[in-house]
Amino acid sequence: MASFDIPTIDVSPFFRLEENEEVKKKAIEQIREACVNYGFFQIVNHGIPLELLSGTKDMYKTFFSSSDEEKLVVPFYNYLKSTKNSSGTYEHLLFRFPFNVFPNIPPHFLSIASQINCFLFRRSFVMVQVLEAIVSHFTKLGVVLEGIINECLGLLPDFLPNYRNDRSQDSLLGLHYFPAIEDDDNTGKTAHEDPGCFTILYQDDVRGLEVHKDDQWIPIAPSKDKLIVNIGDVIQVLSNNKFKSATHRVVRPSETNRYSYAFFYNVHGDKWVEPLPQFTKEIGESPKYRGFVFEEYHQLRIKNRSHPPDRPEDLIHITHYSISN
Ligand SMILES: O=C(O)CCC(=O)C(=O)O
Ligand SMILES: [Fe+2]
Repeated sequence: MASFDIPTIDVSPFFRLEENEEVKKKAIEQIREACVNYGFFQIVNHGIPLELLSGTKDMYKTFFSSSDEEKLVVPFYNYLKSTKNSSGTYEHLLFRFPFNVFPNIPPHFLSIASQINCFLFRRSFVMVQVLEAIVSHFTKLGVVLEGIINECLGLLPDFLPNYRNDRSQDSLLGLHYFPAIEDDDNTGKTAHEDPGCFTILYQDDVRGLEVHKDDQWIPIAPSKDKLIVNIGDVIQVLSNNKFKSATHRVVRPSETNRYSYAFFYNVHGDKWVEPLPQFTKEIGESPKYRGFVFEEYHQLRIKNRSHPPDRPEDLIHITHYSISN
């Protein structure tokens, strides 16, 4: 197995107004190269307090270690969905827009809350406070990264922020992988690409995440001060394959549980996605994808999961390139 790691970039220059343009340019160049070669990079000095990152992980750990009955309390919010995947290799908790749930508590909630254990109510309250704090940090970091990726692609200033003007599809997914019982049954998340624009991921100190490159799976070493950023399918299509939406997976270690959480920067289902003229006719290249509405692509991915084609090579072809010309 390859022993090298994906590039790590210090993004602190983007948070300082007085920063030297040369330093920023160098970081932009490193990120561009990582997006072209890997579709993955790691960032340090990203501005999110490390205590909040590890505190969020601890919060998920507490939540996932509670009983199924206790977990049921949380979905009363409607915005949180907790589920186990069909093969029982992991469970997740999805936190969706609108993120500030407390001002919007459904009227029936308080009467339900008064009937249930006060501890659970308090715990849910604390959970949502942590979730709101981390989401607001991820949202701010996303704005910075959006600007960086926009510049890396050489697009007009503000193209991506304007394109991604609707943030209602963004979501935060907390994940808990159960320890693998046998080495030959250690799949955590099967190989996939993220569908949206890009994703930011925090993983704890337990290994498991791997990126596919040049026919090899590269493990991404866990690190508590780094965040992982990966490009999604929308950016791959807009850039006509200039930037890669890398295939990745999670392999479960046998000895221990694994926790991670990912913030997905998505686009609205109505959004039109097609290779931009800057990467096609303006440079004499033909588009590698036809245009599509994002929801159409989303539905196709769901269908392919339940009705996968017979040959594995077709599955890759279809999930990743079914929209191709
Ligand atoms: O848990 C991880 O490290 C990766 C999760 C992931 O790739 C996803 O949820 O899309
Ligand atoms: Fe993913």
